[in-house]
Amino acid sequence: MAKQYDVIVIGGGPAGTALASGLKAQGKSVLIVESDLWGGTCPNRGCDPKKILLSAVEAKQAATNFQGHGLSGVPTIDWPNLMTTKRGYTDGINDGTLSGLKSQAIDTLHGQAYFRADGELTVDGNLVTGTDIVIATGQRPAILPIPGHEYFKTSTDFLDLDQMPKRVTFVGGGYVGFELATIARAAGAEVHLIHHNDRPLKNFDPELVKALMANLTDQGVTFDLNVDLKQITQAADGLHLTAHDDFELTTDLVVCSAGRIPNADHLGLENVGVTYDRHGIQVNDHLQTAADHIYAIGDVSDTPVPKLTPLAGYEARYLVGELVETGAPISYPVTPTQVYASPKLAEVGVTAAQVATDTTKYRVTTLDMTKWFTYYRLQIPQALAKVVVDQQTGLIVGASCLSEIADEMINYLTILIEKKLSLAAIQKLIVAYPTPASDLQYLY
Ligand SMILES: Cc1cc2nc3c(=O)[nH]c(=O)nc-3n(C[C@H](O)[C@H](O)[C@H](O)COP(=O)(O)OP(=O)(O)OC[C@H]3O[C@@H](n4cnc5c(N)ncnc54)[C@H](O)[C@@H]3O)c2cc1C
Ligand SMILES: NC(=O)c1ccc[n+]([C@@H]2O[C@H](COP(=O)([O-])OP(=O)(O)OC[C@H]3O[C@@H](n4cnc5c(N)ncnc54)[C@H](O)[C@@H]3O)[C@@H](O)[C@H]2O)c1
Repeated sequence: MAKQYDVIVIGGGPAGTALASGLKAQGKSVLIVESDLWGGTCPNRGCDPKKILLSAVEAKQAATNFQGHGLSGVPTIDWPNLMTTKRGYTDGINDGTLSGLKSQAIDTLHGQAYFRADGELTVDGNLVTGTDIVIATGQRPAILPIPGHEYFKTSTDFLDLDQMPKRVTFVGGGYVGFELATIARAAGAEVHLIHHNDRPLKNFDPELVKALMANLTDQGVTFDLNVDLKQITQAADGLHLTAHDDFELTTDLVVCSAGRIPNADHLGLENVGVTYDRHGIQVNDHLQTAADHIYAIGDVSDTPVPKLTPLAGYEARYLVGELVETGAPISYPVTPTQVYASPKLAEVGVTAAQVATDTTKYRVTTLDMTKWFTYYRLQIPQALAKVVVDQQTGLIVGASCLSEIADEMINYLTILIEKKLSLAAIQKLIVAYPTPASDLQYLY
């Protein structure tokens, strides 16, 4: 007879593995099932490999900024060599994650989990049973259903390219499109980014997005806005991309970066009454689905927060508590989000656009920081910030930053906002000088 587990976790990504570890530490019997690579999207085909490749772009950009200021000669990216460096990290993730789970005495199974009935799953045909089941199956790239869609590659393919093609096109101007376009361009490709309207990165501050696009245009990225791609065909000279309005482009690689869809359609959810749509599996504020003993966390769940690795871990830690002893509804701390282009665009808390209508409550300060010591020292040519301050308390409640170090700045700002630190509180702290942290006082 099949072993009855306290909890079965479907998906061995950041959400599933954090949950399995947390539950095991609380004395639960746990089985975790993964159908592909242990570790999931983030370390195998997402955040980590992307940022390894971007690190070479950052080094190249840093040297570029110093031309005429003390350095001569801009290094070129050796793509095959950089890919070896990336694989030096990613190649060990699957086995390392699996042995980490086993060392905690967590049972593991490799295969596709499928709901047969309440509390019953099959994994590649074999029955497993659990009292509670948690779905942590993540998302996958969406592929636009146009003629020639079979020629589309995905972010997963891009992050494992043996050679950088001469011409690379991205379709969809979101996080993935901007980040991978930055990498491809720095590695020497002719890059186009096609977007179906005139508002790429539409949830970010429009002025800072415009400034980012101007910078990337100067670097040689071509933005094709208001282009609704209709067809891809293959010809002797490459892939032909066409749209209705006479748009034509020939490219060697076309990456679909038009969003991601939840891995919810292949789980047999109809057998257990769990509902989902294109935003994910519907959950209540205890991360519980429409079925009593079935929960969903991480990218696959439809929660009011961005789909990011730190949130996958946060939801996993919350659910560990819930499955041990039911408590309060989940509430999320303020969450930073950033586009790892070059420069980087980062945002946290209340945005300038959100307060445009409420100027009595908030004050928005736009700062050009390029003359600040930090940016002069690094010769960073573009450093902008918009800071939102609550007029009544004088506290910073939101910020958007655009610079090569915006990802570091946004973390300090997140701490200031989450911990409600005033200017007086900051001035009571001693931080190392001169560093981005010692610049914080100038933001108020
Ligand atoms: C290119 C890219 C770059 C990114 N960069 C960042 C970044 O810089 N910062 C950031 O915070 N986030 C980033 N993300 C998002 C981040 O990767 C996700 O938020 C995170 O991986 C979500 O974790 P998860 O565990 O919910 O899902 P996943 O990591 O996707 O893990 C889900 C796992 O479930 C498995 N699975 C699916 N179906 C089944 C099934 N039926 N049976 C068994 N197993 C199944 C999958 O194979 C997968 O391993 C990026 C994503 C991409 C694609
Ligand atoms: N730095 C990070 O934290 C990071 C990086 C990559 C991915 N992610 C995560 O992955 C998710 C998915 O990222 P993404 O960039 O794939 O999706 P996204 O939803 O951020 O962007 C997709 C873009 O494609 C556009 N689009 C849709 N249909 C189109 C069409 N027919 N033609 C042209 N453009 C079209 C959309 O308007 C949107 O701007 C993100 O929301 C985020 O949660 C995060």
